[in-house]
Amino acid sequence: MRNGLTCDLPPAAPGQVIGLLGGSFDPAHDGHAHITREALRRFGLTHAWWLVSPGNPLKARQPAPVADRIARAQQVMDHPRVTITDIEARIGTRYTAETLAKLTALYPRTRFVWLMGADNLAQFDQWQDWQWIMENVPVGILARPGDRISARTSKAARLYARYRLSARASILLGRSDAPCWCFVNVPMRSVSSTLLRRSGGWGASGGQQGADPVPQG
Ligand SMILES: Nc1ncnc2c1ncn2[C@@H]1O[C@H](COP(=O)(O)OP(=O)(O)OP(=O)(O)O)[C@@H](O)[C@H]1O
Ligand SMILES: O=C(O)c1ccc[n+]([C@@H]2O[C@H](COP(=O)([O-])O)[C@@H](O)[C@H]2O)c1
Repeated sequence: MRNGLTCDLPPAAPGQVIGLLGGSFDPAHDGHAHITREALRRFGLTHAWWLVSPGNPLKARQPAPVADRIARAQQVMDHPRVTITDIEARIGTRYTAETLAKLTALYPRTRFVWLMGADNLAQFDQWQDWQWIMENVPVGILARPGDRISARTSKAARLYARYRLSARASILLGRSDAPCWCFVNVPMRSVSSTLLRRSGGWGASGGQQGADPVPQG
C-alpha cells in the first residue's frame, strides 16, 4: 500500500483537480496531447491522467497490447502534470461510469473531471449509465474537426442544456459540482488514431497538422 492506496495506482494529493482523458490511444497522437494541454489551461485542472483503456466497450476491434500503447503515449505526452496509466485494467473496470465510481471512492479528497473530444459527446447517450456520469462528475468537452455541431445538438447536450457552463467561464469547471459540463472551442487538430493506423501505423504522431483556430462559441 502507498498513501492508503492499492500498490501501483497513481498518487493524488488532496485538493488536486484531475482531468481524466480515457481512450484507446491506439496509437496516441498529437491531438491527444493538444487537447490535454488545452484542458489543463481551460478547465482549471491541476493535473491530467490518460486512462489507457483495456478496450472501448462500443468498439469490436481489439486494440494493440496495452504495454505498447502506454509506451507510445509516454513518448507523445511528456508533461510534468500528466500521468499515463492503465488504471482501468488495474481496478478491473471497462465502462466509464464504473471507472469513475471506483476512482471517486478510491480518491475521496480529489476532484475528477471527465474529458472527451466532441465526437464522444455526440454518442454519449449510448454509453452505459451516461446520465450517472453527467450527474456525478463535471465533464469537459473539446472541439474536434467535424463533430462540433453533432455534439452540440446531441441528446446529452439537449437533456443537460441547463447545466452547461459557458466557454467564457470554463476555468470554473474543475471546481464545480456536477451536473456541470462545458464545451470549449479550441484550435483543432485533425489527426486521429484511425488515420495513423491507415497511413503506416505507429510511425507518426500527427504533430503540427491541421491547426485550425475557431471563434469561441
Ligand atoms: N484530434 C482530436 N481532437 C479532439 N479530441 C480528440 C482528438 N483525437 C482524439 N480525441 C479525443 O481523445 C479521446 C481518446 O481518443 P482515442 O484514443 O479514441 O483516439 P482517436 O483518434 O479518436 O481514435 P480512433 O481514430 O481509433 O477512434 C476521445 O475522447 C477523443 O474524442
Ligand atoms: O462506458 C461506456 O459505455 C463507454 C462507451 C464508449 C467509450 N467509452 C470510453 O470513452 C473513452 C474514449 O474511447 P475511445 O475508444 O474512443 O478512445 C474511453 O475511455 C472509453 O472507455 C466508454
